[in-house]
Amino acid sequence: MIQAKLGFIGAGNMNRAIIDGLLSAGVNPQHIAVSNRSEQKLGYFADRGLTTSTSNTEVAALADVLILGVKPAQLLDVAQELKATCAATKPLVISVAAGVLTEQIAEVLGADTPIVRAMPNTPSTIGEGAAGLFANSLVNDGQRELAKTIIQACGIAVWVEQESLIDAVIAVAGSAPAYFFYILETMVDEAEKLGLNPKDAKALAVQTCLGAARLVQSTETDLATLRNNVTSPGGTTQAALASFKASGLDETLRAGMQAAVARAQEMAAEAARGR
Ligand SMILES: NC(=O)C1=CN([C@@H]2O[C@H](COP(=O)(O)OP(=O)(O)OC[C@H]3O[C@@H](n4cnc5c(N)ncnc54)[C@H](OP(=O)(O)O)[C@@H]3O)[C@@H](O)[C@H]2O)C=CC1
Ligand SMILES: O=C(O)[C@@H]1CCC=N1
Repeated sequence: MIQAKLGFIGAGNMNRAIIDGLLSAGVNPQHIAVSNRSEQKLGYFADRGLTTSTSNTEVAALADVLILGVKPAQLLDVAQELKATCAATKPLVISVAAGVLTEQIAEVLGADTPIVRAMPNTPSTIGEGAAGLFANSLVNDGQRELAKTIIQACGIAVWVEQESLIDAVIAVAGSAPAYFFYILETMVDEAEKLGLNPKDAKALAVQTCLGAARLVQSTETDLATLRNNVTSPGGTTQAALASFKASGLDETLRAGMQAAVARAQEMAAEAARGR
C-alpha cells in the first residue's frame, strides 16, 4: 500500500474523485493532505480524517507527492506559489491539468523537477477510473512506479511515451465520461418519450451501458463482432445503426474527440500567455 505522504492542491471534482478512490482502496487518510483556496469544500475531507488547509504551501510542505488539481488557467500561478516549498522538499509533482505541459510547469518550479502528467477521469471516485500518464525525463523508476500505483488505486492507468498523447487520452478517457452521460441523457429522454416511466427508462439505459462495457471486458471477442451479434439482418438494431450512420454519428464522435484535442492544445498556449 502507498506509504508516501500525498498532498492534493485543489479540492474540486477531479482531486476529490482521486481521493475518494484512494480511500476506498484502503489508503490511510492520515497520509493525505488537501488544500483549497476556499474553506467550504475542505469539510468533506476533514470529516474523513485527512489533513486540510486553505494554505497550499502548508500542504505542499507535508507531501512526498504533490498532486496539482486546480484549473489549467490557475496551475502556473499555483506552481509559482509552491516553488520555494518544492525547492526545499523536492516532491514528485503530478499535474492532472488538461493542456498544461510538463515543460511549462518545470519553467516555474525549476528544470530539475520530476513531473508526471496524469489524465484521469471522474469514475476514479468509485475505483473505475481510466487514466493516461506521462513522465518527464527527471522522473526515476521508483517515482514512475509510485505515480502509477497512486493513479491505479482508482482504476486503470497506462503510460504514454509522448506528452502530446495525453491529449488523445483526454479525448478518449478524461473528457469521455461526459460523452456517455450525454448519450445516456438523450437515450433516457427518448425512452420516456416512447412511453417508459423515468425510473425504468434510466435503469434500462444505464444497465445496458454497464452490461455492454462489462461484456467487452469479459471477452476476447472484438467490438465489431459483439455489435454484429446484436444486429439481426433486417431487424431493429440494423435499422437503428443505419439511421445513426446516415446522420453522421461516426463523424460526429470523431469531430468531438478532435475538438477536445484542439482545445487542449489551445489551453497550453493560453497557459503560456497567462504568465
Ligand atoms: N473534472 C474532470 O473530469 C477532470 C479534470 N481534470 C483536470 O483537473 C483539474 C481540476 O478540474 P476540476 O476538478 O474539474 O475543477 P474544479 O473547479 O472542480 O476544482 C478546482 C479546485 O481548485 C481550487 N482552486 C482554485 N484556485 C486555487 C488556488 N489558488 N489554490 C488552491 N485551490 C484552488 C478551486 O477552489 P474554489 O472552489 O475555491 O474555486 C476548486 O476547488 C483541471 O486542471 C482539469 O483540467 C482532468 C481530468 C478530468
Ligand atoms: O473539461 C476539461 O477541460 C477537463 C479535462 C478533462 C475533463 N475535464
